[in-house]
Amino acid sequence: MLASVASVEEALIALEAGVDMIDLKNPALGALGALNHALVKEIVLTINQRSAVSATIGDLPMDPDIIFEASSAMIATGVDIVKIGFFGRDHHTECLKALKPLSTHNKLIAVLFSDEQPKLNLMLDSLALFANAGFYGVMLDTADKTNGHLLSYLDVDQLAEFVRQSKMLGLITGLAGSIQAEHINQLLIADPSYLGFRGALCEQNQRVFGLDISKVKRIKNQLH
Ligand SMILES: O=C[C@H](O)COP(=O)(O)O
Repeated sequence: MLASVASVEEALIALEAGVDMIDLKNPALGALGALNHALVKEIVLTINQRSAVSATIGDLPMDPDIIFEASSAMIATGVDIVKIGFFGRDHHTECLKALKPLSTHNKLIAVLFSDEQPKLNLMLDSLALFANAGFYGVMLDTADKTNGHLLSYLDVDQLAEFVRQSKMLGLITGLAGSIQAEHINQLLIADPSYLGFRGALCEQNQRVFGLDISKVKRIKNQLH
């Protein structure tokens, strides 16, 4: 279970609930909104290796220099994993080339967006690029949090194929995208390495509101 958190307090809630990956993100700034680096460092020190910690670099344009700089800066905070959004369909190859020096010694996860690339074949074709670029994993998410959830774009068979092919390439594989408690049993059929949550863990299911510890624990129990 990955839980996205936006503060020290929320990170401690996720730790107490025993989630597997504490994901640092500012949901108010978009699907992969970034927290500022000072706060990320503070959370890394607070968690002190009691859980894996990932962080997003922001909803950034697919410019190799921008993506490289943002990824380098986030790696320097000491997080275990950096999640990088691959928006749209253009310039992915150039960005991967720029990131190659980072992926050798750091765990990078590529986030792909099911609502931006609903054609499964195109996504499957791109998986080898991420594996060849030395990525640690890939993850499916949704870019537009106001319109549907992961299963509105891809069905369980398609998600299972995405997971199967990613794992065959040695990539850990996550699924996210406004996933609610009632989607979990269906999504587990696809056998992902983890499921990622924000909205479903928050007050009133609003991803920009605070984490509700009872929801975090309920979903954690449902998964484990
Ligand atoms: O990385 C996972 C995301 O934070 C999931 O957020 P969401 O459940 O609000 O789509």
